[in-house]
Amino acid sequence: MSGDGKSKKPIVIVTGNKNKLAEFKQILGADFPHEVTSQDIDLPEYQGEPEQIAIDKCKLAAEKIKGPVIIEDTSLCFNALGGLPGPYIKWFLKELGPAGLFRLLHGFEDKTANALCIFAYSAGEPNSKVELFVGKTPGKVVSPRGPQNFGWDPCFQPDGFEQTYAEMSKETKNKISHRGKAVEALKKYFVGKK
Ligand SMILES: O=c1nc[nH]c2c1ncn2[C@H]1C[C@H](O)[C@@H](COP(=O)(O)OP(=O)(O)OP(=O)(O)O)O1
Ligand SMILES: [Mg+2]
Repeated sequence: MSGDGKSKKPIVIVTGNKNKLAEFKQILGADFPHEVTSQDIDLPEYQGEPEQIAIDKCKLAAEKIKGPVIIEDTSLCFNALGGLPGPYIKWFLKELGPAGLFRLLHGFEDKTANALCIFAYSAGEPNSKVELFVGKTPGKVVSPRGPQNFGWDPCFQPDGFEQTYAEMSKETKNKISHRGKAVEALKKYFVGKK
C-alpha cells in the first residue's frame, strides 16, 4: 500500500441511497487520493438547518464507523415556500411524488427552487472537527419529465437548461448539479491536503 498515496485508513461514505452513492463515485473519479469504501446504513433524518443536519449526521456516522467518514444530505428548497421542503424533501417526495411536488406550487407564480447538497467529513476521532462542502444549483420546479428512477430529478429543471435533471445524461447532470459542485469542493480539500 505504501507509495501509492492511498495508504491511510479508508474513508467510509455512509448512505442508504444507491443513486446518491453512484453519482458520488462517478464524480469523485479514480484520482482521489484516498481509498473510499461505502456502507449502507440508514442514518436518522434530523431536523433543523441543512448545515447542522449534516454535522449531526456526520458525527453519528463517525461514532458508528469508528473511523473517517463522509455523509451527504440533500435538500430541495422552494423559494415560494420560504425554503421548504428543504431537508424534509424525502418525506414530501415519498407521499406526493414528483407530480405532487409540482402541484404544491399551484397558486404560486414563483416556481424557482434550489437544489442543495452538503457533504460532511469527519476524521472519526471523538473530537474531530466536521468539514462541510456545499453545492447549490438554482432552477425551477416543473411538471415531471423524463425517467422516474431517481427521486425528484423529473421535476427539477436547472437554470440555463431546457431539460430536467432526469432528462439529462448523467455526465451533464454531474457537471452542473448540487452534488457535482459539492463533490468538487470536497476533492479540492483532500487533494490540497495530500
Ligand atoms: O440528485 C438528486 N436528484 C433527485 N433526488 C435526490 C437527489 N439527491 C437526493 N435525492 C432525494 C433522495 C431523498 O428522497 C431526498 C434527500 O434525502 P437524504 O436524506 O439526503 O437522502 P437519503 O435518505 O435517500 O439517503 P442518506 O442515507 O444518504 O441520507 O432527496
Ligand atoms: Mg437520509
